[in-house]
Amino acid sequence: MKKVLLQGRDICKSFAQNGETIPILNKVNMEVYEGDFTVIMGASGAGKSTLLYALSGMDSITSGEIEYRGKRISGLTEKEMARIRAKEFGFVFQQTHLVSNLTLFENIVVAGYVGGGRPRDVQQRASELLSRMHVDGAKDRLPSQTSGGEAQRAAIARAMIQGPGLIFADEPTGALNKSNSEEVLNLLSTLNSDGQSLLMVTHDVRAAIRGNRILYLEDGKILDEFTLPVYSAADARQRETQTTQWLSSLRW
Ligand SMILES: Nc1ncnc2c1ncn2[C@@H]1O[C@H](COP(=O)(O)OP(=O)(O)OP(=O)(O)O)[C@@H](O)[C@H]1O
Repeated sequence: MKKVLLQGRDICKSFAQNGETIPILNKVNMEVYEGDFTVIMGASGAGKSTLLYALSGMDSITSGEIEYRGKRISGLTEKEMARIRAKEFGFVFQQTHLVSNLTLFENIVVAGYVGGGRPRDVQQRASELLSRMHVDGAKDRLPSQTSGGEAQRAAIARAMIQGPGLIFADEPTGALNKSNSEEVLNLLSTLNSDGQSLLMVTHDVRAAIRGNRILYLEDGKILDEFTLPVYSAADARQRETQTTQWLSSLRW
């Protein structure tokens, strides 16, 4: 049986706007299993990113509880949460947020140093990761001298530098063209088949079918979920058809 890695119970999140309280998440209950590639979908504005930031402790929650590996992480101090984020979580965003005047290699080692790794170990791991992400040829270039796909693959290497238990990805292909998206998605699929747990927000069906479990967020709750076998390129078309049919069934 699969182990629960991350659990959200009755997560509520509201934002204050013009003196009004706007509820975005309304008692979300969900879990992420170890080894899974879990995907969150939903209409624009449904609260997908809000949920990702809440689950990863990047943002506070209004009420509810979050557990990681069976330990409560909601309600920790910012310092305690920062330690868990640095050690256990990796983040990939739509924009890479690479430091513009550092090379790809330097961007990755800096993240490793911040996490407290020994320089020699960090440098060796950064080189291995860049090679695994197929960007070793571009490692000494600045982000501005690389393609969007190379930069995003370097950002994934940065997310992996601490050996995270879970990678959170928010629309990782949202700023990429089709071929760069495909490269990045292939990489995420490979990481997952090597055992990396992932939680990704996307509105793109072609990205979502890389997951083996898709959750649909609507009206501040998980409305439904769809499970797929572990990704294989051979059944990509069939997965896309099945997922599109599932999504259309929810939109009636
Ligand atoms: N800091 C904030 N203050 C006020 N409202 C916010 C804040 N952050 C998000 N919201 C609102 O919360 C709602 C959900 O936003 P969120 O970005 O989580 O949605 P999403 O499903 O990820 O959307 P998209 O697919 O368009 O990125 C939106 O209406 C947004 O305007």
